[in-house]
Amino acid sequence: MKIALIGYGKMGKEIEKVARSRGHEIVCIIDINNQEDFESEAFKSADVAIEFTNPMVAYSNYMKAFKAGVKLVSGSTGWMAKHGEEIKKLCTEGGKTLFWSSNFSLGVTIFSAVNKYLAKIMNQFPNYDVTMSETHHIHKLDAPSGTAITLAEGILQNIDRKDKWVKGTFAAPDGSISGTNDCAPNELPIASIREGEVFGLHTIRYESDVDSITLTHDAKSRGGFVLGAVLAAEYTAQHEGFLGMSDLFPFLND
Ligand SMILES: NC(=O)C1=CN([C@@H]2O[C@H](COP(=O)(O)OP(=O)(O)OC[C@H]3O[C@@H](n4cnc5c(N)ncnc54)[C@H](OP(=O)(O)O)[C@@H]3O)[C@@H](O)[C@H]2O)C=CC1
Ligand SMILES: O=C(O)C1=N[C@H](C(=O)O)C[C@H](O)C1
Repeated sequence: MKIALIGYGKMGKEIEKVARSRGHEIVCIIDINNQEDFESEAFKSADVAIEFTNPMVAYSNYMKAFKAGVKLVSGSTGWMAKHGEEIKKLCTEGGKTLFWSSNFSLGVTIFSAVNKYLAKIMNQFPNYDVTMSETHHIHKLDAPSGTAITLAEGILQNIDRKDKWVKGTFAAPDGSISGTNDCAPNELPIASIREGEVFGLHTIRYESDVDSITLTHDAKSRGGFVLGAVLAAEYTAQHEGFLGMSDLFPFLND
């Protein structure tokens, strides 16, 4: 399959290696300095373009790829709140194709399914309150992470007493990070921590007066995101519309 890359940073470079190892051809690499290549024959020849850039430029990259008639896979986060509805409509009604996920790793896809199931159970147990935290490397531009927002949406859809997520603070057990979650009962706080080169650590914590239940996903490298993005590209070459991990792994749907 012919793949174009949009964004040649930490993710773009690792995706190039894995895509080549799976027998795909990289026909074009677009970074910040060669935007004119969106018009090139090489870019237009791609079966799929894989986009990993940043929250500020993702939307305009999607528009350029759509104009060139190239299907997209993207993992860029932080753009959904502003442009999500428009992009979804372009895909569901306008003939464009985007496979987007806030997290392409199989582990987080499983974690998300468990999160929704646990939230359904916790809807019946109002003595537990729920909080979330996410930790990422210091280069990350958006907070909360896209994954944390997706996980929060899974909780809000299933727990009637919660109807919005808010940015929270974090009190570590050893007291190293100060602050407490000070929010209304209908709010779900998400604390964001930026530390070293952490690949992605997400924790959901339910707490009652007598105990706590925590679910954690800890990425050991970018390997899971990278393989998931290439698998999504292979799927997208054969499908159309607004696609996501629930299309790739339908057996995880509820
Ligand atoms: N969904 C998922 O599974 C995952 C999502 N992500 C998300 O993916 C995004 C990228 O992550 P990561 O690779 O770590 O980030 P990097 O900053 O390492 O890479 C982004 C690259 O995009 C380049 N870039 C900037 N503007 C443009 C533009 N207009 N067109 C093309 N390229 C551009 C940057 O160039 P320059 O440095 O010169 O600005 C940089 O090389 C982030 O939003 C992150 O949150 C990350 C990992 C997994
Ligand atoms: O910026 C990152 O690195 C990551 N971003 C995604 C997010 O915002 O959830 C996914 C992953 O956690 C790594």
